[in-house]
Amino acid sequence: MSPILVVAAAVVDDLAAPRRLLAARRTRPAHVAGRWELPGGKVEPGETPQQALHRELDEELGVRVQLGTEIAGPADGRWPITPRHVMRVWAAVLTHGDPRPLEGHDQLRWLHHPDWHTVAWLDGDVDLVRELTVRAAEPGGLA
Ligand SMILES: Nc1nc2c([nH]c(=O)n2[C@H]2C[C@H](O)[C@@H](COP(=O)(O)OP(=O)(O)OP(=O)(O)O)O2)c(=O)[nH]1
Repeated sequence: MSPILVVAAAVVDDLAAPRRLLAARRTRPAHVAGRWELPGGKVEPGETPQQALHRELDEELGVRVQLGTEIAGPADGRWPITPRHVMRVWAAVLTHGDPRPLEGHDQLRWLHHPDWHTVAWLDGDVDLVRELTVRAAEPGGLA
């Protein structure tokens, strides 16, 4: 069976010189409640991954964003996050709205670079957050 595609955003304060990263704490299902993730979700039939990401950020946080670079993962550009899901990730900055935990999350937190690992990320996000932290410090950041 082919893996389910999930999309997520590394929302930062500034694509070219990121200092803050937005983390969201999940409320469900029970085995991952309380763990932190990048906001996003599954791509629905008929959507492009980018359309799905804009929809999820609107539903979950009530915001609109501009997408920056894709953070390519080790498996054909994707991040294997669970045995059943792979994830594509884009950097993003807010263009409209203040993020609020409207759906699926009970808390949001801005993490300060380089301490982006200081919350209990989902297991599948640990390598990704390490990569984001390194990339954010390079010239050009996540633009
Ligand atoms: N959004 C998101 N999901 C992640 C991350 N890391 C990670 O392992 N996952 C997993 C958790 C879930 O098993 C799956 C995404 O499912 P989801 O429940 O967020 O998707 P959705 O919003 O479309 O949910 P639903 O409507 O089907 O309930 O990917 C991450 O950083 N962000």
